[in-house]
Amino acid sequence: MDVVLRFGAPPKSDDDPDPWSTKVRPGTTRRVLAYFRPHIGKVALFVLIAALEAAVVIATPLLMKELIDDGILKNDLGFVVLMAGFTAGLAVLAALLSMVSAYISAKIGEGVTYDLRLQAIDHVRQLPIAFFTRTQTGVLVGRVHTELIMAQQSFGHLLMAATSAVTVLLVLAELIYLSWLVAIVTVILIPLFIGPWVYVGRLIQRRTGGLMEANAGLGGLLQERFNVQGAMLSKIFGRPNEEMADYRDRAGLIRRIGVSISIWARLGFAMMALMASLATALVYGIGGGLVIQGAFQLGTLVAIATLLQRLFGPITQLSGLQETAQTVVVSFSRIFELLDLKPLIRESPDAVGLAKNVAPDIEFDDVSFRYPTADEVSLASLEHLRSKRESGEVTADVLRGTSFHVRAGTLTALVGPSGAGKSTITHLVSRLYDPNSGSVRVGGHDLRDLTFDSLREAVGVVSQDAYLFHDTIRENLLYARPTATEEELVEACRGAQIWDLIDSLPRGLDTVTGDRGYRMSGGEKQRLAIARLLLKEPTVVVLDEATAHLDSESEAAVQRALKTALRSRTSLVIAHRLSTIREADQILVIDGGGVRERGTHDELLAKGGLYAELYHTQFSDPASNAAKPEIEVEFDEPEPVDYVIRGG
Ligand SMILES: Nc1ncnc2c1ncn2[C@@H]1O[C@H](COP(=O)(O)OP(=O)(O)OP(=O)(O)O)[C@@H](O)[C@H]1O
Repeated sequence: MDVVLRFGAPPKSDDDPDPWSTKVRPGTTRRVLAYFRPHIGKVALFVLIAALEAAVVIATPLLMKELIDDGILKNDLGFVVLMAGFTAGLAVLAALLSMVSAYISAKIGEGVTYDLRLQAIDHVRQLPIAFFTRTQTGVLVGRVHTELIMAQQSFGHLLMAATSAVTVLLVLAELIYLSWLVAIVTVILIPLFIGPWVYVGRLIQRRTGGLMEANAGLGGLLQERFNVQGAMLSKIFGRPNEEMADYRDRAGLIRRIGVSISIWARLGFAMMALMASLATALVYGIGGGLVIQGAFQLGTLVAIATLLQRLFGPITQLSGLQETAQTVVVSFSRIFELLDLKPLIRESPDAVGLAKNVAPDIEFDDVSFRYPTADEVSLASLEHLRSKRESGEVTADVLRGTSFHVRAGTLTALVGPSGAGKSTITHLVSRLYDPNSGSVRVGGHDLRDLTFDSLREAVGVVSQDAYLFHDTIRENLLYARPTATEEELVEACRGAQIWDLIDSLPRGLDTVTGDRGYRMSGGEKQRLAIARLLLKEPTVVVLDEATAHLDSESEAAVQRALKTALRSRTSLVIAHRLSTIREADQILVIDGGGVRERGTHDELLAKGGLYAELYHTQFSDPASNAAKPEIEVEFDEPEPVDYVIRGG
């Protein structure tokens, strides 16, 4: 069954690199082993317990031999009871040991997974925003979370294999002691038993890889389609029948692979059981004859038969060892691939902090910038749609030699045609990207010389489509300042002109905002984002005004909120409203990768250039910009709200 799986994308061309390739870089195994180093004490203890477990396993057949030969055959009831008691004692010991070894193996497996998981999460957090713009979220989550769970399970199997190895060695030694002839025959027959199992194991392994891929594919797609924005897009633009057919195909594939794995696994077990029964019949057939001839005693025969039964389990464990080890190494290597992705934006070792509570100036000095290419910031296997053509591509410069100065505590409005680079300029101010040449300075410091913490503290951003977590309004606000008091929260909400609305809701600040804030209107979300900004009290504000036409009340409220938010802060605003532009101390007209015009509203209008043109086409429509009378707004009966129980 050859299956080609892709993520909601058209089939890729043959020469595309296979993102699911399981090629492992040299040195990966050593790197995997390094994760065991901190747990070496537990590993040693595990091996010791494993050896004890194996010793118990082989001791029981010896006791049975004694019980039969020296007890039953010699009519010594006392000895029979003693041996039976020992056997029972060993069974209890075996159960205890297996509990202890399971505990230690889980501690090792979970410990290693814990280290790797945290390292991966911490690393991904530090990757630049460019990485996230290119990566498919579902696949990334799968990589740092789900695949690790698989690796951990394989881990458990690897450690069990250690016990199995000791058991096999001890069983073989005991077989030689009991009957070297049977031992030799067993060793010769082992490949016969194992061959089919190994073959089936490989088939299952391959199908499991396909199943992982199919599950990840469906998971990634669902994550994309079932978030609010995806669901909305597919409701408006989607083709339900075709999409359902796609889901059906994917789910059908998972079902087919699942059924196939179950059947092969069952066949494998059936074959093993059959082989074990055949081996037992063979041992009793030949051994029975030998006992009759007096070559050895009945007890020895029973011990040999029991030992053989105990050999199959560990041998099957060991037969899958290579694949299991490979699964662990491959899963780890896929995390390593992510860990090796160096963050493009890093904190300099000599970084200094920006002065606190003082509005700094902002300066762009001959800044040129292009967005990073896929090869610079991400992994093909996390994008899935990246075509070969994109490899090695160089993106065009978005900013070319851009220079401007925003004086401390003033408001600069950025205007310009769509795609001119306005948002890009704001991204550079919050250091989401570094310029390719020139420098961006805040408070006289190149951003690359500032600590992340001080920059994060200084710069507050309100984007056009404000993002809210699926949590209560309170938690969303506290994200900006976890220590804020109730009064401070209310004050920030009042400043952002959103308090009256929150106060009117039955749950007030404890109302859940809905996934990505989808229970709030655009204007309400932006005002909440402004409240968040007010709580943070940044000295620099980067704001992308909403282009969506807000109703007049919302617009007036947002406008009032902004007045509070921008007061005595250094502000860079992508302005879409005439009122903001008029209030700006300086307007920068961005076009063609740089500042085409600069000045105040009146100066630029008088100049009759691009700004005047934009003004006449975009801003001069009195219907959309004239101050509108305040109107009383009635909120609909609020939807039933979720309760979020904290501290439980
Ligand atoms: N993450 C990205 N990767 C690659 N190119 C990008 C990225 N983001 C934006 N661009 C490109 O950079 C250019 C400038 O985009 P930017 O978003 O800065 O424009 P803008 O002036 O803010 O436009 P708008 O007013 O429409 O929001 C555009 O050509 C855009 O396609």
